[in-house]
Amino acid sequence: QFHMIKHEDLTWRESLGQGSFTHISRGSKTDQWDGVTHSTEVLLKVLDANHKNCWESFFEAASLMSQISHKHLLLVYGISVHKSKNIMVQEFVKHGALDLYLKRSTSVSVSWKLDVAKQLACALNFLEEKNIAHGNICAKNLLLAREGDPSADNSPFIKLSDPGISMALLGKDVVLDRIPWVAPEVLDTLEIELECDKWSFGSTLWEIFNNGEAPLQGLDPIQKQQFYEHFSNLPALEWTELADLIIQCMQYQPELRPSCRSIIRQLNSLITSDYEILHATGTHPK
Ligand SMILES: Nc1cnc(-c2cc(N)nc3[nH]ccc23)cn1
Repeated sequence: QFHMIKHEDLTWRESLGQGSFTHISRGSKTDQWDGVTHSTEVLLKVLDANHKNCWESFFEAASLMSQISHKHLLLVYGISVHKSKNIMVQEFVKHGALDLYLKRSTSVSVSWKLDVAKQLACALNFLEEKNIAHGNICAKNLLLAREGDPSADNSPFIKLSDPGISMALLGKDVVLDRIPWVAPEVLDTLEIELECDKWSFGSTLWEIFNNGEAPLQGLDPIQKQQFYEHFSNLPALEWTELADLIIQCMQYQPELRPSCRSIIRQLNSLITSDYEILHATGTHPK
């Protein structure tokens, strides 16, 4: 169920860092269309040679993304297997991961953040309707295709990346490190259900409205585990309506978490209320 890309059709450029058991590089792939050679900029995600046993999960994650297509889901062109290298070839998204972008940017407006949150909610709604759980929703996995320029009145555009290798294979330390994005029930079952993505959405909302700061970043794995054992909540944002939505998503009982439709409805109401606050008081909520 994958398009196989020949290794000789790939060109490797600079390394861009690494994920869980993977290395990523910028690159390009060449295609022949009616005899004309086209070169497309791509992101090359290589599975570490010493984690070859994860290759099924590595490709399973990618095939999840290539079976369905949606404007806010990352496009996976295919895979390339060459000697001991397992390579996933993805579309290259210009401005990279949202967490780094938010950390670097100073003047990102509330409406910009709400717009991004709504796009993520739409992507999750699309997956929910297909009964597909992603399992790794976080700002690091949101890629910024368009920055959006307030003066030109155009808005940001994000793409949700593939979930990567399933946590069942990543081991306990990686799962603990993913607190508070990973839903509490996953620590016991290592099974990803739709409700897990709602919990992660809450955590990602917190990141977006805290300028890319990682929630609970100062805690070590044991303290992170205790955060769940004590049924703790993230520090509330000052904007109470948004803080309420985060609390709803991060309910410890999965069945109490809101549907994507409810999440979208609440985000829409926030956008209008944000507009009212702006025009009523001339100031933005923090
Ligand atoms: N599918 C993807 C994934 N990551 C990127 C990307 C873009 C960029 N400008 N800097 C980066 N630094 C690390 C990754 C990355 C692009 N496309």
